[in-house]
Amino acid sequence: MELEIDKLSLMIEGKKIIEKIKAQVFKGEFIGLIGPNGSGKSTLLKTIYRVLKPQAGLIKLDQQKLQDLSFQASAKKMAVVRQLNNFNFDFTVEEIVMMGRSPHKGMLEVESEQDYKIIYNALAKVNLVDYAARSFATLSGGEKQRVLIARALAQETELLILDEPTNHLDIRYKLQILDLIKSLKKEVLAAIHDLNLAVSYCDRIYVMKAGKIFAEGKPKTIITEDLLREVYQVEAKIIEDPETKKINIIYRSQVKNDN
Ligand SMILES: Nc1ncnc2c1ncn2[C@@H]1O[C@H](COP(=O)(O)OP(=O)(O)OP(=O)(O)O)[C@@H](O)[C@H]1O
Repeated sequence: MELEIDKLSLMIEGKKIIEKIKAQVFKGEFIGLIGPNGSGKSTLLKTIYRVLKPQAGLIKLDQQKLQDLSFQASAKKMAVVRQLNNFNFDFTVEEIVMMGRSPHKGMLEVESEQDYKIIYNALAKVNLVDYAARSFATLSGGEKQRVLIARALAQETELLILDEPTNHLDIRYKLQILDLIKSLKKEVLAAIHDLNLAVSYCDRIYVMKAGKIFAEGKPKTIITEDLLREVYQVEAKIIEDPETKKINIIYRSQVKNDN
């Protein structure tokens, strides 16, 4: 699956929120979208997963224009894990994950044995099989997030669109979920706030600033002390992990502290 975004622009109430965005996800790539609060990451992702309609530009999935696909057809190609907001419906975990199967089924088609196999496989991947009968509303933020990841996996799409997929997870699950997603070898476009996680998992990164793509490239070449200063207004030192050869960002506090 390839995702291509070209000259994508969206205005809300006369304000340019994203402007002339050009980006691609090529076969097998894990792509990160980073940028400060309000830079337009979620808006770009919402436009891709069809919650918002762009005023200009194109989105293509495997050369097909997104607007020419039915919602069911595009849901077979891309699954979405959004930020957790007010998603507190009174469904069980099993029911929520089963929703991932709906693009593959007709209106009145009942769940098959195969559907159950797929959803329990997805729940196993996020360590939540024992939670299947629990009410979603009673789960912790991190557990909810893992359920929504399982739902996206159950959708069995090639492309995953993730908006802050790990922000509610503790460090063990952050690593476990990103390792899992990476191991699936699917195409991934993920907005990630934690820059150290972004540099360690992404093949390429797009940096957004004020609604535009400010920079693009491999983590090692693109994430520099100058870029962090310019885009985030923070001082940081970038070092290389001697074992993995990956870069690591050490932030410099503005406040003196001897601890
Ligand atoms: N419906 C809306 N009406 C007005 N402004 C909006 C609307 N949706 C988004 N915006 C504005 O568009 C800008 C981009 O928002 P967006 O949520 O895409 O940023 P983001 O990069 O995902 O931010 P964050 O890192 O804080 O999640 C923000 O200034 C936001 O206030």
